[in-house]
Amino acid sequence: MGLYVQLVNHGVSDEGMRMTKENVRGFFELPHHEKQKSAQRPGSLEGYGQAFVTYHEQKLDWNDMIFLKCHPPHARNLDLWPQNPPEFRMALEKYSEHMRKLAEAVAKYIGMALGIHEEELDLLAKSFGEGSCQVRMTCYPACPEPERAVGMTPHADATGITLLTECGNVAGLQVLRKDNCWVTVLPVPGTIVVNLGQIMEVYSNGTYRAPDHRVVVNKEKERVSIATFCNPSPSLPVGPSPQLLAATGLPPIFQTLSSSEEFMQRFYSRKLLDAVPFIDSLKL
Ligand SMILES: O=C(O)CCC(=O)C(=O)O
Ligand SMILES: [Fe+2]
Repeated sequence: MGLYVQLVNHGVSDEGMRMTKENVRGFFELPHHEKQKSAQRPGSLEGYGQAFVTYHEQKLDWNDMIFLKCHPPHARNLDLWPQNPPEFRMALEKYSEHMRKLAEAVAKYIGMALGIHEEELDLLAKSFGEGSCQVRMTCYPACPEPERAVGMTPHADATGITLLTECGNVAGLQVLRKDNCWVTVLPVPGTIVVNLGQIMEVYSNGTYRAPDHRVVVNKEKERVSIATFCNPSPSLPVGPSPQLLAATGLPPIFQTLSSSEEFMQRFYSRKLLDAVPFIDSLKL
């Protein structure tokens, strides 16, 4: 199974968490025409709308979502940031700033677990501190026929590290185990789920897998989640760690791309319905 962890003592205050969750929920409770003010513009995934729509007849996921770039500040498209609820913007700005710092710390611990040290470890952590952060907030309404719908289609995140907050105590996230069974990640109040992304899978030369995950829906309760996608700075090449390769004597199993920007460009320019999972296209 890929790497996911439920994190306690993550440094976000209870009050900060409460504010963020309240405002995100508040946004989804607004009437449709109000949410539409943040609607995705044609050709862009940013804003209020749908994720992962790649072809015309695709079945849509059972969710309502808004996706916003938060860091660096000049990447923000504030015209898509909701002005309602009135404290939404402030809450998201603070929350995403916390997540960026948390990603820096988590990257460092993952590096240490891989045996990376000194300059390379500092570079890895620093590059997450300087990298980009995007937040996807998703509301999965209760579904009258849950067995016929999917909340979010199975995927692995094409990110460095994803940090996920669940806004209530409603299960829905599932991770694919090695034996091909889906296991539910039971929500633990106050924790943040760390989902490893494919950039870190490449960096770890396959030691850690970016887990395939999906979201299932249920009849009774709606579920709201906040996923923060954290990426290293574009100046960091994306490839297996040089120190790790030297220490293990293993050959690299992935190619090295010049930057996380190139990684993203390749990810988004895949052909529709590519048969080969994206990460496999980077294998040597
Ligand atoms: O809602 C969740 O728990 C997961 C969301 C997710 O996987 C994503 O946004 O990439
Ligand atoms: Fe995901």
